[in-house]
Amino acid sequence: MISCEELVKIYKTDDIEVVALKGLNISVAQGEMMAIIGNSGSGKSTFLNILGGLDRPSAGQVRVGEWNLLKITDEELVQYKRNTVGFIWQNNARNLVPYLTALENVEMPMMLSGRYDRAYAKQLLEWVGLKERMGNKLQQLSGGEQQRVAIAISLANRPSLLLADEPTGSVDTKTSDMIMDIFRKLNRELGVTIVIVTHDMALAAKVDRVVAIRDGMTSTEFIKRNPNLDGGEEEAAAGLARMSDVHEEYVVLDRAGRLQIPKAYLQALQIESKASMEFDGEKIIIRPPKAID
Ligand SMILES: Nc1ncnc2c1ncn2[C@@H]1O[C@H](COP(=O)(O)OP(=O)(O)OP(=O)(O)O)[C@@H](O)[C@H]1O
Repeated sequence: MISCEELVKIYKTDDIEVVALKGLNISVAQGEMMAIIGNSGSGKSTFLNILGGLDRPSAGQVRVGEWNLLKITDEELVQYKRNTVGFIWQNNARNLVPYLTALENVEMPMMLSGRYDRAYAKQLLEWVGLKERMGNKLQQLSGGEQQRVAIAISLANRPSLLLADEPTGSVDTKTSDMIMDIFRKLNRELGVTIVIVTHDMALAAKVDRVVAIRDGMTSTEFIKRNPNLDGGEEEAAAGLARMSDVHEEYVVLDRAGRLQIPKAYLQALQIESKASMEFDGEKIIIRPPKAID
């Protein structure tokens, strides 16, 4: 579904350039539900905004389904945003209208794209657990309920890819669990591919695959050891609370065979600009360079 190779994004302002993505490699399979984690400023939102068609990539390759986002025209981008992707933000105020009802909010994007379907709008609100509240104005709903309306809106045009940037960032744990359950249901039953950007490790532990971005590059990947344990509840019952309990960690190699060594390891070994590397037939050993007399 998503194939991204050596993706570069440079933001240019008057006198400075920020390289937000420095050759990012990520693939996401159709129907997958995965998370992206990373420190503040590592480039997570930049990546999601490029996938959502809100920002243009500077170089590299990024494809979503049939679309090549590096070459897409402005007209095609409008179609892409309307038909292929749905977007959910932490602060959903930007795609909700407070004086309309929940149902009217979901119907609006359908009207704009000429595919009005009241029955589907109602079904979406039922899916997110708001059957009883669909006639309420947005301002009469709690923050968590509004976030669930935002999920229904993001699905109004039947996208095949759902992008969520910190979707549980401003809700309590109970609502956060409910949102994750909704995502899993949408993923299973509608086959929607879901990419979630999050700081929340507990949330990341609930998906099958987590990709960590460090300094604008893919660094580490965590794959679930037992994909049969899926909801948070089963994991909690099995005493698997942390991501390291649930996932196996892998370092990511790019096409040229480069890998990122965590800063902490380099500092511990006092490795700076070079290291010595040895292959013993089974393992690759990286050590500080031998002192030269
Ligand atoms: N519009 C912009 N103009 C200039 N620089 C930007 C712009 N958007 C992001 N950046 C810079 O790009 C880098 C990556 O930012 P990004 O928002 O993608 O990080 P992030 O990992 O999502 O961080 P956070 O978790 O804090 O949201 C940062 O150095 C940021 O300052």
